Amino acid sequence: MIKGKEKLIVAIDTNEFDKAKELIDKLEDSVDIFKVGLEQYVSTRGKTVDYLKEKGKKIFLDLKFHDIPNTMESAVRAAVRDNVWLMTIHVSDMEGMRRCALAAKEEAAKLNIEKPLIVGVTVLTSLSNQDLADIGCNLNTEELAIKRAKLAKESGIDGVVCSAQEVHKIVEACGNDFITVCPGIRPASSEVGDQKRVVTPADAIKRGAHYLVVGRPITQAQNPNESATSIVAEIENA
Ligand SMILES: O=C(O)c1cc(=O)[nH]c(=O)n1[C@@H]1O[C@H](COP(=O)(O)O)[C@@H](O)[C@H]1O
Repeated sequence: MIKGKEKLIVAIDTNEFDKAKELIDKLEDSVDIFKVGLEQYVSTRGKTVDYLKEKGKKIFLDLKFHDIPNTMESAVRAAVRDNVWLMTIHVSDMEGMRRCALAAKEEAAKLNIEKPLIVGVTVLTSLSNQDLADIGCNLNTEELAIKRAKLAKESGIDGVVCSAQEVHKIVEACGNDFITVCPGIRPASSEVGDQKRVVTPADAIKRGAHYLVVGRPITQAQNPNESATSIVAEIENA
């Protein structure tokens, strides 16, 4: 049986260090992997990353780099020095992604630390087919996510962020060794909010997702620990 705790990543999207700390402490026993995203990182200048290190937790640094190749490479080198477990870039041009993959390897070897995994965001889970059409893209969300996942794989990065709605097709196209990280996870009773391509924890696992990212259904719950524990159980039962 898979261990639910090894699959669940909790997104601590708050703009205060004290709130993040309180959440991490509350979830100490039920959660091993935490995601520090833009809101939290920019608000606290990375302080939460240090706190998670102190607590011995795995860190997913979600800053979604997207820029010219030289800037992406330098940002990846700096993030490697933070000794995180996983980090995000956007799936972009081949040169940019290749340089990120290589930079992570070189920098980790130089520091003699384990190389962080780099995953590329394919199509944000808050986007619909209409949103893509509005920005001039003539592929639907699934077609674009698969296309970008194949490019990401070719570039040498470790995996992608995608909706669990298309994860099975990505696993089929890129193989099961290529990591899939799926946000937009909503237990049946949760509010969808700004997410558009949502899937329940059980369905995401059945479709082949390697990791599930859950934010508000846990962090805004009356009892975050209970909510995390129930999602872990749902993952294991799936
Ligand atoms: O890269 C991400 O983590 C990400 C990609 C994506 O396509 N969709 C997405 O929601 N996320 C992140 O996953 C988390 C989802 O949070 P909730 O919608 O509150 O569960 C947020 O921190 C988002 O920034």
